[in-house]
Amino acid sequence: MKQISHLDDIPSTPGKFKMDKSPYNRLRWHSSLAKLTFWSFIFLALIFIFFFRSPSSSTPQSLSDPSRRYLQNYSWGGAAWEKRVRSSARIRSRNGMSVLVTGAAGFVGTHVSAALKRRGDGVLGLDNFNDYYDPSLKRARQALLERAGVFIVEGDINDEALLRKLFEVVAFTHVMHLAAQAGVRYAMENPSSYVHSNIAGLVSLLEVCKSANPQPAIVWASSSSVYGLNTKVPFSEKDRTDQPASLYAATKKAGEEIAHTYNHIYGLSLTGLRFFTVYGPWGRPDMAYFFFTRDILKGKSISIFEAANHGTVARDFTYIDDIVRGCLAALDTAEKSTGSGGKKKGPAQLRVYNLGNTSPVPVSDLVSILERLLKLKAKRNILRLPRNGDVQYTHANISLAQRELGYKPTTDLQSGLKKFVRWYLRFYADGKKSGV
Ligand SMILES: O=C(O)[C@H]1O[C@H](OP(=O)(O)OP(=O)(O)OC[C@H]2O[C@@H](n3ccc(=O)[nH]c3=O)[C@H](O)[C@@H]2O)[C@H](O)[C@@H](O)[C@@H]1O
Repeated sequence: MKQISHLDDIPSTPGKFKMDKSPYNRLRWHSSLAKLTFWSFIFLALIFIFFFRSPSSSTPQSLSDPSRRYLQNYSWGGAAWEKRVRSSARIRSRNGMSVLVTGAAGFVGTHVSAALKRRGDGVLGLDNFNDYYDPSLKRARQALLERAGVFIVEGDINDEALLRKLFEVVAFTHVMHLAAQAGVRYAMENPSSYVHSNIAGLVSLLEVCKSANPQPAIVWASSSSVYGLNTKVPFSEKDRTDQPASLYAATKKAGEEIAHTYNHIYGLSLTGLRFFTVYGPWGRPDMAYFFFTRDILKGKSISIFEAANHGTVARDFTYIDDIVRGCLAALDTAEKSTGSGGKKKGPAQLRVYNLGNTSPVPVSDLVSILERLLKLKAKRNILRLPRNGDVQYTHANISLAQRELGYKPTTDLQSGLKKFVRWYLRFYADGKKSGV
């Protein structure tokens, strides 16, 4: 009240309270009009900025939104960009699907995107092209997909504004979620990158999918590493998965639980695929078969791990083409999500499958195969399996995938590595690329 009486003490100005016709007062009146015009202009300018530069606009995006500042500065949006998005995702076959493939410039992502496109499905890629390994390999995969008609949007799965925009432009029927921080041993070097991509990124994606109308069905990459320290082999989906040996494995296991939650609350159809050490052409340079090849060619020694008492370390190495068939079968058999407007309407499908090869091979045998294919002797340095997240043995029981997806791997390690080596030698033939 005191303040009001104080305001009341100020002499009233003619422009505000009295219609006085003196020239002086007219001047004051004009100055108020100028102020009003000025503030109206500012107001209109703000409205203009809001509508024409917001994420749902058609002009290119920068990181003006503070919640997106921790993301790398990707530029997206604009009429030309939207046209490319739409055209890439357009279905060109009867009963085809439109699939958003995250991690499309990655190893599995590239192969799956190309296979979907080949059979007439609409495919849009998304990738942040991070430098976990040589980004020029990712760029080469991008060029490959570009030629096949697949556009890869550059952006991060943590960027919800971008994801929402993509769903606004295309009503994706399916999401193939392969973007992740991969690698078992690197988790000790950069733990937060696993949380960022495999947990926060997954949640960001599921948040957008749950609100999309219609909700897509989601197939995503889990990992054989969720079996952790289990000793009962072969690994079955019914086995326990509560003793992960690496943070990587823990984040994949967390992903499976998060998938359960989004299925339960929002009716999202979710299928997790537990991949077993996938290898092949266009593979990942951080994986042993890849850098063993590089180092054998360079005459550098390679470290081969063995368990206590010269125990064999082995992997159920699975060839990329078999994995791609498994991924497509998972997409084809995925039922629709049941929710809409962020609300569940009924129970939805929730599945998890092993996609392995069912025949584990010791790492030392992998090296022998590479030696034969490269016609070079490896300099073997035998080391005790370090306690850095690696497990001694993986072996998939694939009967569930066989029954429900018709999954049947057909490539043995020898034939698969032959194809990998042929690709490797051709890809790095010019000597310009380093193979790292
Ligand atoms: O199956 C899976 O889920 C996982 O498969 C691989 O993980 P990993 O099997 O450890 O593959 P590599 O890193 O290529 O290692 C293969 C084998 O070589 C051994 N190794 C690795 C590196 C090395 O210097 N020496 C060596 O003997 C490892 O102990 C392992 O037995 C992938 O890197 C993971 O991203 C994936 O999730």
